[in-house]
Order: sequence, then C-alpha cells, then structure tokens
Amino acid sequence: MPSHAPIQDHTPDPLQRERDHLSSSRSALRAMREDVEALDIRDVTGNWVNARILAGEIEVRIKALADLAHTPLFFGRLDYGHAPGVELTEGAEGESFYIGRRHVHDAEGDPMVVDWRAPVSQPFYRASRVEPMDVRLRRRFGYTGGELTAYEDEHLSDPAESDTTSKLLQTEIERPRVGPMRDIVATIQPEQDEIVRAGVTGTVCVQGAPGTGKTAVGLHRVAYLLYAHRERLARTGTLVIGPNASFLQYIEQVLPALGELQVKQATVDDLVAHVPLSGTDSAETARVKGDARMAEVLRRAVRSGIRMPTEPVMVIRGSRRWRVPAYELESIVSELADRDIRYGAAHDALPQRIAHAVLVQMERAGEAPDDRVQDAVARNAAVKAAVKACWPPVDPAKLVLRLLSDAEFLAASADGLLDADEQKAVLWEKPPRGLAAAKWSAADAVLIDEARDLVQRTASLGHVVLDEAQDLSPMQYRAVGRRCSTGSATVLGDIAQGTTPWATPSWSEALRHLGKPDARIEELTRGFRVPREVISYASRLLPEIAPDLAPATSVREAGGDFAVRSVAAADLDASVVAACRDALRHEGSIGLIAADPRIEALGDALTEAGLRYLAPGAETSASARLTLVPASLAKGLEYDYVVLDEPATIVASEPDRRTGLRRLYVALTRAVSGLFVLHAQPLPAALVD
Ligand SMILES: Nc1ncnc2c1ncn2[C@@H]1O[C@H](COP(=O)(O)OP(=O)(O)OP(=O)(O)O)[C@@H](O)[C@H]1O
Repeated sequence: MPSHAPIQDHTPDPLQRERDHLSSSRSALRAMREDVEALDIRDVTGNWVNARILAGEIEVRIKALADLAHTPLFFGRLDYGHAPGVELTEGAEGESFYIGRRHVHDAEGDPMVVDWRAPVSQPFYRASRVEPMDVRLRRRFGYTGGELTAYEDEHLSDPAESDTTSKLLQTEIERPRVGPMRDIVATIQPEQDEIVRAGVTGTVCVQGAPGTGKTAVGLHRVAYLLYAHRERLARTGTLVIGPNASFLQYIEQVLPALGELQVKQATVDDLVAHVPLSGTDSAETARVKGDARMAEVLRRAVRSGIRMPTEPVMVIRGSRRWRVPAYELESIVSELADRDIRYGAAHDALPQRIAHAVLVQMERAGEAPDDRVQDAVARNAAVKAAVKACWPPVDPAKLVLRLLSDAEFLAASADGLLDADEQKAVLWEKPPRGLAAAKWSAADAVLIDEARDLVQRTASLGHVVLDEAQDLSPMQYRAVGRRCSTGSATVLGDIAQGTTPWATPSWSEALRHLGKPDARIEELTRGFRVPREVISYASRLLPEIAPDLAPATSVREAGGDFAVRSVAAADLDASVVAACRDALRHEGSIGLIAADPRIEALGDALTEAGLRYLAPGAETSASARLTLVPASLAKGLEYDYVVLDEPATIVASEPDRRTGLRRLYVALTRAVSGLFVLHAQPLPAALVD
C-alpha cells in the first residue's frame, strides 16, 4: 500500500484538502453529465438526420462521462512557477492543475481537472531535475479502493531534494494483473511519452523488448492524437491492428477507459476479408504468396487484358456516322496505360475519351454538341464494345483465382520474377471449379486485396496503429500501408518475437513495404512486465533468434518467482496441473502456456483435476483466474504467474528452429510475478545451465 509521503504544505491537513478537491470535482462531473442529459436538441436540429447524428454524439458523451465516474478523477497535480505561456521573467503567479483522464470543469467553466493530453499536462510526464519545465511541484496521488489515500511530492527545482524512485509508480507497476489490459495514464514514462505525443504527420516505429509498453504506448498515442486532432481524425478515422481476436479482446477496454469509444480494432485478416477463408498454405507457399514480388505479378496480371485497338469505332447518331480510327484509339489507350491511375479509373475514363474524340469531329463538322451528347456517345454500344475489347473489366477475386489455377497465365505474369519452384508453390494442386468452390487461404485474401487496390484505390484512414508488426509478410505490410497512404502510422513490434517464417528481418525493410520509408525508429528497452531473473533467462535465446538486439532491462523491483523443473515424462501432465494449483494460491491471473498440440491433453488433465480454465482473451476475474493458452496465441498477453509446459515441444511445433525458439521467447516473457517451467525433454541448449 502506498505510504503517505512527507510534504511541505501550509494547510493543516493537505490530504484532506486534496480529498475535498476530489469530491468537488466529482460533483462538477455529475453536473456536467446532467447538463448533457438535459440538452434539448429539438430546437437546434433542422432535420431528422441531423437530430440522429447529434443525439448519437450526445449519447457517446454521456457514456464517456458516466464511465469516468468509476475511475479516480485525477492522479496528479502540477504547480507551476508561473502562469502558463507567461515569460518566466514576468513573475506572474503560478497555477495548480490537477491531471486526470478527462477534462472536468465547474459551473463557471474553470478547470477542476485537466485532461492528461492537454499541453499543460505534459510536464507531469516529462519534467525532470535537469529540465523542470517551470514545475514547482509535481504530486502523484495514490488510491486504495477508489479512496484517495496517499500522495508523493517532487520539488524539481529544489537542489536539496534528492532524486528517488516513485513508490506510487512502483506499486502501480507491481500491482497484480486480473482482467483486461488497463491504461497507464498515471505512470507513462518520459521515453514513452515522447512516442505518445509525437506529431500526427509522421510515422513512428517502435522496436521494443517484451513488456516495454509498446501496446500501451500505441493505445495512448491514438487517444492523444484524437485529442490533439479530433476533427481531422474523426473525419478520416483511426484503426488499431492486432495479431488475433483474443489479443483485441484483451486490449479492447483501454481506449474506452480513456474516453475514446470510436476507434476501430481489427486483425490484418479482418481488413482483407473479401472472401471466406477455408484453406491453408504450407510455410513455403505462404512465404512466396506474401513476398513483395507478388505485387508486380498481380500488376502485370491485372493489366494483361489491355489490348491495343486494331479496328476503328463507328458511332451512328441519327443519319450521321462518326469514325474514330484505330491509330487514334491506340493513342488514347496508350496514354491511359502510361498514366499512374488505377486500372478501374482508366476503364471508367476510356468511354469518355473515345466520346471526346467523336465530339471533336462533330465540332469540326459545324455541330455544337454539349455534355449530354458526350455522355450519350460514351454509352453507345460500339464504344462499349471497343472498351470491353481493349480494357476489359477485372474482378479481383476471379483474377487471383485464375493466377493460382492457370500455370500459363501465372508464368506469363511472373516471368523473371518468380522461378519455376516458386510458381509451383503458388499454384493450387487441384484448381477449384469456380469462385464458390475456391478454398482461399489468408495469404490469398491479401493477394485479392492487392488486386482490388490495383483496380480501385483503397480509402486511407487518418492514423493506423499496427501492433506486433514484426509478423507481417511484405504483402500484408502493403495491405496495411494502403489503409494509411495519406495518413500516418504507429508501428510497434519486436524482431525477436517474429514467429512467422516470413517475419521481417529489419524495420527499415518493413517500413519500405508499408510505404513509410522515412518513419522515425525508436527503441524501448525498459521492461515493465517481466521480472529481472526471468527476462535475463529468456534473453539467453537472443543470440540465436535476434543477434542484433540488446536484452531488455526490468524496472520491476520485486525479484519474482522463477523455477525450472525437470520431471519424468509420465509425470509431466500431473506436475503441470500441480504447478497451476500452486500458482492459484497467489493473487492475480495464471496462464498455462503450452505448444498448440498439447492443449487438448492439458485441458483434459485440468478438467479431471477439477480446475476450471478459460480460453485466451476471455476476461479473467477473481473467480476464474486460470487461462490455458496455446503458445500460438500468447503474443501480447500477460499473466501474473505463468506455468510453461515443455519448451522442447513449443520449439518443435514450429516449421523451423528459429521460429520455434522465438515462439518460446514469447512464451517465456508473459509472466509478471512468477514463471514455472516444467520439462521432461531436454531444454534448448541456450537455456541449459
Ligand atoms: N509506464 C508504465 N507504467 C505502468 N505500467 C506500464 C507502463 N508501461 C507499460 N506498463 C505495463 O507493462 C505491461 C507490458 O506492457 P505492453 O503489453 O504494452 O508491452 P509490450 O511491449 O507491448 O509487450 P509485448 O512485446 O510482450 O507485447 C503492461 O501490463 C503495461 O500496462
């Protein structure tokens, strides 16, 4: 429990004064909510649509204000030496600001609590003894069960005060985890804040070891950007991309807790879900289908139907015939083919271009045709036939189907790009009869998405956060990149946690495929999750899985429980169950992580032993704290105590050894307070003492 820190304050009971401010802020918040609830929009909305939009906005606001009632309204206070914006030399009286999740004001409109994202709050996260940023006092508040019970003060410009680590911060970091991911607004660290508040126009890429707060930073960054550029981003939209549905469930409450209810969340598969998925690819096939060269193969395939006209077009209108000669048509088609516009846009422009050529002739003949005539000519059957012959419409799914079924078509499109083996890997062994019968894989859906974009430009969002980005194929980066082509992105990941055979070898390469080669690359190395001993054990794998990366440090003071035990093969399941039972004696969540093929047997063993367990993503609670986690879904998640079953099987269940060791690295780094490794088979060499 946080202690009540000594402070210099002239009021008789400063803690009571802060509690008073808290209760006045609560009353002010209640009044704000009542004001919104009482809004009568009948007079201000001219029509039904506006009324619906406004009513929706009001509902969102009421909900945001209501949610706020359950969290401490403020977690910090800043006393400035001078009024903000006033020259330091002017000696204006400084002001106090309470920093919280949202803005709260009193009946006069004066701020009771300032939003953590406001410029005036920034020094709460950034001010230091080296650069006090005019902060006289920084106060952090501690709460117990919703009650304000403690605070800690720093007088940043007082040379006599020594630099100590914050107990409240430490308590927050060490607090046991139950339930979904929570926000970190009260304790964002300076190096994290720099990323959170980076400008909206540039893309930022963060390489960070496990538990360094990448996901937390990405989510807080969206909340910050929505605050700083609300109008622009409300128009263009924001999106958070995560690796799978259970991860998205785990993080889904962070943004609403920060008052942001409108941010979309999706996996890459969701983004490209143009066809139902029922097929799978071998690792090699998926690698080739995900290779950036496929973009050029598809480009050629889409354009393969373009033919230079050999016949003139004859348009008959009334008693007159107009002839556009083949050479003129050819120059129209080649001009469109050379232009950097989408295939579909050119297809739509072509009839108008041909009609324009007819109109020019009409004018030369003394007629005065208007736009309606041009439109009518563009719709003329002869013009339509010519367009179909030289610029046929392309259906993206059908095109990809043909590419994967027709060896000759693939060979023509992939000439000089894919070798014979690669072409063979891409081709279906048994081509389906038609679209309905196709067993599309996840990689196929990405190809269809690329083809769609070649035909018609994909709409761009204002900002995209891409988490666990290391796992994407080049073609998947392209799919994400076109969704932020005119916006910006926050790319988060860890090369050492890349567990797809096509995981990116470097961020500069990934960013190139994303279309953001100039992105700023930052590194986070201070770990907030994993205990020191555990992170140094897991880091022994780094030389083999990511030799260029330095091991993370741990800011956790609690040493953490850590044990590696060898058991007889026949006793493994029973020992794992016993370890789970032991772990359940501790507070917080328990994750039993095992190779995917082991999940069924372990599930049976737990049930037999009477231990109830959840699937990843399902919300842990005080009564259901044990989750059985297939190693393939462990990424991004965390548990207070982790029981790790048979590392050798986790390694062996992946297509290659490096991927297997990386999967193991992910599994080893999910623990917050304790890790118990149980094995019957030998451990990977790097983990043997
Ligand atoms: N400044 C902070 N204050 C308190 N807790 C923090 C802070 N930064 C991160 N954490 C906590 O550390 C844990 C790990 O954070 P997060 O999941 O964002 O890390 P990550 O880098 O995405 O990890 P991984 O690579 O394993 O996915 C979370 O519980 C998060 O709340």
